[in-house]
Amino acid sequence: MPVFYGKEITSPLMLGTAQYPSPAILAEAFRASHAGIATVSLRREGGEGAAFHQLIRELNVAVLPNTAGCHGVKEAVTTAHMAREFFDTPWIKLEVIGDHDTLQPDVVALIEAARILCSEGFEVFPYCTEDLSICERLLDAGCKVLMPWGAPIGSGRGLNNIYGLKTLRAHYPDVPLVVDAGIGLPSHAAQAMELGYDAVLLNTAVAKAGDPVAMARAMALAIEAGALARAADPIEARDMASPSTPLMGMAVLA
Ligand SMILES: CC(=O)[C@@H](O)[C@H](O)COP(=O)(O)O
Repeated sequence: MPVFYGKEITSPLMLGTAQYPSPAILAEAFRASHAGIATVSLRREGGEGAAFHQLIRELNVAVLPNTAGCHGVKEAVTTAHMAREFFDTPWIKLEVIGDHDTLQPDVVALIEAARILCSEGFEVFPYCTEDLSICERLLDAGCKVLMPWGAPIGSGRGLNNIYGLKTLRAHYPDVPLVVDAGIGLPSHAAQAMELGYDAVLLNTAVAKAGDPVAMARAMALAIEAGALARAADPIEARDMASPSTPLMGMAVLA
């Protein structure tokens, strides 16, 4: 199971808490998913008050507050401070959005915000790209987890840059890596685990599915299958055929 900042998590599935049809369905989806972490936006929390906070507490999972929707260093850092106070945790999923259309991270601002927050004792989970030099700077800033995107938030496109994600895994065999955002199908989540990622963070694919509870379960099963497959040392894909039945000896026809 993944270990983030010294804390072992009960499942490699990290689930968002936005956009569910109802609080009851959110709770049921969490139960079906056995997710180990719930990520929660302070802004949403601010709007919906104590009932939502109570619901999250009852999920009995680790809470990862996020700075979703923040667009600059100052806004993200201020939101992180408020989240630390409100949720009483040093963890923060750091999102600094750089573009309205793709919601891709502003990696320059992200590094600066990460450096500030790490120096203040936060344990930062940065939502980043799979770019190696950006990831190196985030580690240098003090991050001990990296969360590269699979695809733009809410797009459901899966893993847009498998080569990049694979390279990142190979480059940092000992850094906990999470694919965050863009997952649409269980097969995408399985693929992230097959690449050797430690966990997957997703929200829209479950919350906006026709049956969020069934989709939550499907994601959990896919993530388990992907992790099992990775541990089973899969064969390498090849360009040419290779007979799976031995061709030695003669057939004996009685
Ligand atoms: C909830 C949260 O943190 C999102 O910002 C996250 O990135 C998930 O993205 P998807 O909704 O695409 O799964």
